[in-house]
Amino acid sequence: MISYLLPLIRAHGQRLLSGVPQHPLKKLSRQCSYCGKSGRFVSIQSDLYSRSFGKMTSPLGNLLTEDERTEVLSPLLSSGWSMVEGRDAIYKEFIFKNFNEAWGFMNRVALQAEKMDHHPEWFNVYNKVNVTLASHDVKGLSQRDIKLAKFMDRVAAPAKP
Ligand SMILES: C[C@H](O)[C@H](O)[C@H]1CNC2=NC(N)=NC(=O)C2=N1
Repeated sequence: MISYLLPLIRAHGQRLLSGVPQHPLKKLSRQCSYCGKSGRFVSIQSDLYSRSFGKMTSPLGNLLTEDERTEVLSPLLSSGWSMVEGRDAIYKEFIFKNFNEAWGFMNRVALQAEKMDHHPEWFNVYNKVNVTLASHDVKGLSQRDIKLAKFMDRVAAPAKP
């Protein structure tokens, strides 16, 4: 097992030892999806990795793991977000005093979405903004959706009627 880990540690030792919680290597892949180097790597999302390097967090753009769903998705589902039927996506309706407040919210979210290169699916009529969040590249929920959902909640909070 250790011999499997050697190329990984050689290529990414510094990153791993400095505690960056990412697992860029796919099991049995011939090429590291993180840096493009070829080699015989093992997934570092293994028991051995978890024991050696501590708790894992997916890279921002990966589908949420079951543990992450319990940890970061559940709080959102208790605060107005809900799962979309038949799809790995979340939905929330934001209601504001008037169109001006709704548009202000959309403006702030739009700037953040551009910064993240992660965009909401949304629909606005007067004071209502209906939002669906999902990561299209992975066809489901990722940490990007969680980050954007939390941002929306923060931005909407002071503007509620
Ligand atoms: C090409 C561009 O990077 C992609 O289409 C970005 C833009 N915004 C995105 N937004 C969302 N919600 N999911 C994506 O996968 C995504 N990808």
